[in-house]
Amino acid sequence: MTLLVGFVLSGSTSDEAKIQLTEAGEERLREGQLVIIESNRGSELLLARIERIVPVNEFFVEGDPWSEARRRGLLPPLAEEVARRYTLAEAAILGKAGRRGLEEPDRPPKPGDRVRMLGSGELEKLLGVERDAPGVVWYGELLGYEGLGLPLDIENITMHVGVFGETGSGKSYGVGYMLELLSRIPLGDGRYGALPAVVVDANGDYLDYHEAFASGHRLGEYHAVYRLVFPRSPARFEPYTRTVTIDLDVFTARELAEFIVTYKSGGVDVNELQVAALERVLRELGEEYQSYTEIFTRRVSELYELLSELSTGRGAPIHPQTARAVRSAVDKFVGDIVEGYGVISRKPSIDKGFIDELTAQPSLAIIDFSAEGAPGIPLPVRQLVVAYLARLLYKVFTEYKVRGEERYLALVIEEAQNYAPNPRTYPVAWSLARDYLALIATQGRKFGLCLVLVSQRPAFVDPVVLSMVNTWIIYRLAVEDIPYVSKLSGGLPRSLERRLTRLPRGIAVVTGQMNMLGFPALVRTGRRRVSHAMGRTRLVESLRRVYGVGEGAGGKG
Ligand SMILES: Nc1ncnc2c1ncn2[C@@H]1O[C@H](COP(=O)(O)OP(=O)(O)OP(=O)(O)O)[C@@H](O)[C@H]1O
Repeated sequence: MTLLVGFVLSGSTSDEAKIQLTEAGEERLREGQLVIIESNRGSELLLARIERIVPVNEFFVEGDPWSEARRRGLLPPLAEEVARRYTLAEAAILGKAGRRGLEEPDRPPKPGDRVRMLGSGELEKLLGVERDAPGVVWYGELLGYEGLGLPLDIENITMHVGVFGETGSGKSYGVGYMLELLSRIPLGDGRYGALPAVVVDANGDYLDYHEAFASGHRLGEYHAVYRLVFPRSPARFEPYTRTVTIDLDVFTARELAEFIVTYKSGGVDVNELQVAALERVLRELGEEYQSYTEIFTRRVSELYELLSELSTGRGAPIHPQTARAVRSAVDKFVGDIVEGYGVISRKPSIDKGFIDELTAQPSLAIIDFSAEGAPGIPLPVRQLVVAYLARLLYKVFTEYKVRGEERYLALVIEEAQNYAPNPRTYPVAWSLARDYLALIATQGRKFGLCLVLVSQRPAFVDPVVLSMVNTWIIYRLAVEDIPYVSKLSGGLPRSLERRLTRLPRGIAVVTGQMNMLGFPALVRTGRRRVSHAMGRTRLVESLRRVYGVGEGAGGKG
């Protein structure tokens, strides 16, 4: 028997039930929680979500005869014990148990019908999904139900996922937990497999997985967990660690010219004359050498010569002043990015071979943008790397498709607003990655590329990209973001929308295509098997050390 939490009252419809709670229900139920209504005396089962809970006490009613006593600070005698008091709840009816999962409810529950908690194994039965069904992972815990996860349909990850929440709301922990689930997807016959993934890790939040793997632990069915660090990182010689090097040949002359010019100017405004001049020079040289990487790594002097040729003499196509500015931009680009950070290479580490390897033997690659993995690397260079990665993935996956080879990969991007910024609200200067991320968002599904976009401020992420996101995991949000998220995610029930600004850490609303319930649900993130050292802070502990607290008599006072 599962816990009886209420009885249906008069006035219920097939969309909404009015319920009076039992004492146990008063204690146990929270807004957002799921319950079962044994409708029409148990002849059918309805799944419902508690939307509102309203306690009532007849001695505490606005304008009642006790108003004056309350003004004087007196309580009506025996107000708690003898007053008529009860708790009402309103519940949205989500579906009726049918033979193949939930069906549209077509008649309201009757007054007096019992309302109870879900029983063990009941959700699986209601949804018609088995616990070990291939392609289904059980995410965290539905609010109020220990051990009962939310079933997610992995097939639908191809329609992209957005994970949003304020700082400290538990996003990175949640994405790590999701990666653990993706590392062990039931395939049927008792077998499991992992979805290949590349994570753009803004702060080193996922390095625990690399560390665990490098010291001999497995991460589900992942064949390997790689960490990619910049060539000047002290961590580059660690096991299962590779350096981040890219080439420039995935970009067009125009894209490179724009990047190089704005990199120099700090991106305040794009100087069209300079961009056009550099584009022309790159096109001409590009025809000769067939490789921009070759030009920037070995033939910069030829670039300067051509630039000078095109800007000398009467009627020269490039004004000498423009040529000087272009030269100085190229100088900075080569000095910083090619020679300084050492990111550009004719044999890049992130190339088709690497993607082949990740997808053929499903592995996880963490591109480490933390201070240790990317020491001193400014945002534009990180954007260049993400732009490169997006282009490379798009190209390689298109080739797979053309060859009739089906492969899948999840590209997880933390701080997505830096790579696919919303030009209206978040004017970061460089947005080289945005167009290709938009392309992956709109086309990637057909090629097997799945985006998982993570951000503190969804309103700062490009709406074109976000409009293609079909599964939303929403942690505590800033008020300004709520209307935006609610609209893009197809509308949230008011009871959940109201709570978004107050969600405790680790609790999220999960809605969209992967959610097999078919309606938004409140879920507590599950426990990670690998700990999350990065997000932890130890302020008080560190102050205790500074002040010598707890060090005994010999310690500092
Ligand atoms: N479900 C959870 N269970 C246990 N600890 C959690 C959970 N969720 C988050 N934490 C812990 O809370 C802290 C903050 O979480 P996390 O780093 O995931 O937040 P975040 O939303 O990603 O923040 P930011 O945007 O600043 O990166 C971390 O120490 C993390 O380990």
